[in-house]
Amino acid sequence: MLRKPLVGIIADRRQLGNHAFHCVGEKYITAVSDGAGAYATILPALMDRVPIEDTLSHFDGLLFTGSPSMVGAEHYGGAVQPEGTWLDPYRDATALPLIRAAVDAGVPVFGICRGFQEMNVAFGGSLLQAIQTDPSKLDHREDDSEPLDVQYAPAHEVELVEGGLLRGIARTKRVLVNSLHQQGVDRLGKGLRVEARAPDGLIEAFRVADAKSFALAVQWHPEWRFAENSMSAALFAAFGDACRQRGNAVP
Ligand SMILES: N[C@@H](CCC(=O)NCCCC(=O)O)C(=O)O
Repeated sequence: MLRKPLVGIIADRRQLGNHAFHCVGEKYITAVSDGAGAYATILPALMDRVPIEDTLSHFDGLLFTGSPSMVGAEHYGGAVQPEGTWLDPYRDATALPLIRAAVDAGVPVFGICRGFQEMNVAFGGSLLQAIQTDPSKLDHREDDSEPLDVQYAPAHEVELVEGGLLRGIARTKRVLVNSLHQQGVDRLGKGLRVEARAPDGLIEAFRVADAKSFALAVQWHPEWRFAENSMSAALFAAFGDACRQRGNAVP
């Protein structure tokens, strides 16, 4: 009987009233639990208060989620971010070193939206900070005055790269994806391979070329109602299989 894998989902650190909380969106938890068939746990953004080796020894996979906060520009040599930008230095300080160490150790890593951006930065890449200001690009943001069903509805196609992991999963050249972000990949990190691009050329997915296990990131949100989308369901199933394999590996 295979042991159910344990997956850590990176938390945001948020000040709610007088206290700080470490938060994960429920849609990520259910996608890991039901889509990947894993035990979903919150991985608090405790920075180096928890040695990375401890985290890697306890978890069979790691999910780096979306978040309304921006990756701090100091991590990729970006321009100073405008006053009032929603930042989360605790998450940055936890996620960025952990992503690289996890991939190097062969722990499955799945990045979504902010997690995709973190993964790019962790591998030495950089970010566009406000895609909507580039006239050559689509506006990739959601309209947060709309109901969630509209915000997370398909927004544009992505072209899946021939021979890539996603192309193999989707078995088609293009898929429709949702889009809820203003930041994106500018310079792709070292050792990353493009898996998908938006019609405006923006990189929308990549994998780590020489990863020992699952190491994939997407700019869109496959966790949203994943069971209603064959590509999303396949992504979480593949992530879960990789985590199960790690969790049941014979030492
Ligand atoms: N803040 C970054 C990343 C955007 C992002 O992750 N949005 C989703 C937030 C809510 C959710 O978890 O679904 C950017 O704006 O590019």
